[in-house]
Amino acid sequence: MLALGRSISRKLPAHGMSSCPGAQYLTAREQHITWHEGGVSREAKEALLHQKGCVVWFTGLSGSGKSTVACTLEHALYRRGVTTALLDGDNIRHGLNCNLGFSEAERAENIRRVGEVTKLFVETGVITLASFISPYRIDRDLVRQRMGCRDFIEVYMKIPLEVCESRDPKGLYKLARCGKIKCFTGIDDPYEAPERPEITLDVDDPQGRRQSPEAMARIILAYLEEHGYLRTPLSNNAVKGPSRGAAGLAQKKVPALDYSI
Ligand SMILES: Nc1ncnc2c1ncn2[C@@H]1O[C@H](COP(=O)(O)OS(=O)(=O)O)[C@@H](OP(=O)(O)O)[C@H]1O
Ligand SMILES: Nc1ncnc2c1ncn2[C@@H]1O[C@H](COP(=O)(O)OP(=O)(O)O)[C@@H](O)[C@H]1O
Repeated sequence: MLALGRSISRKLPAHGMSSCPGAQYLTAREQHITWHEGGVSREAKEALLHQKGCVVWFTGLSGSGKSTVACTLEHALYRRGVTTALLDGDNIRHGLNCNLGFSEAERAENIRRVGEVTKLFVETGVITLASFISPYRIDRDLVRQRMGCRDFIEVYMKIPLEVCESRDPKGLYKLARCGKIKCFTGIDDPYEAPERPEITLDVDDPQGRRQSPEAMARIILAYLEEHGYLRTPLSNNAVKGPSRGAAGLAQKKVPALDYSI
């Protein structure tokens, strides 16, 4: 487990300061680093891609459908010729964040690092789909602040705990209920719902029918279209199946979904 500072100070480094795990803030001068300006501008990169970079940030309980909807949305965007990146909690914890657990401080560090990676993608004009429980409001808000409001589209998967628990595709709720997993979000660890998410996805549609992942992805797609993130005309590109992930790693079962929404 990474030794993170006991007190979790979650604030953005002031201009000219940089951060390190444990939330000790050193000035850039103290660290002998300077910001290097230059290179090809974000606008030029976005013009090349005919799209505007942003992050669609999925937050919600385990089993709420974050990965499924993100995956469905990514396929739909791919078919429209949109360049995307998909960052998923489970996958990122196999690599970049494999040294982090699930304490409050480690979840904060997880989201901070992912926020920084996301920012790099977004500044390259990529539409980035980030799917993390991200249970603490402050951590999500810090990413929003760091990115700038226009670049951050928060999608709240408003799926009741009972529904998530009844799905339990990885059997984690069962383990959490019998105490074999500690600090499980929604069971013995908190989840703070967003106060003003750009998009809320309810378990049921306005007619009271259960919403499919495809219907949910369509809502986000419509938002991206209406807000001018997508400028690319429809294309008939062939669609690849879901990515296989790294060989030898525990794989989440990918349901056989029809990605044509
Ligand atoms: N204690 C505990 N609480 C919640 N989730 C747990 C825990 N232990 C393991 N897992 C598995 O880790 C996945 C969540 O990782 P995240 O990086 O999204 O979590 S967080 O944003 O840092 O809270 C989560 O994936 P999803 O089910 O896809 O949400 C679980 O598979
Ligand atoms: N809209 C939905 N309706 C019904 N089942 C869903 C929906 N979205 C996801 N699921 C199912 O719920 C389970 C959890 O979905 P998943 O995407 O893994 O959630 P998360 O990434 O939030 O943990 C999976 O078995 C998935 O097939």
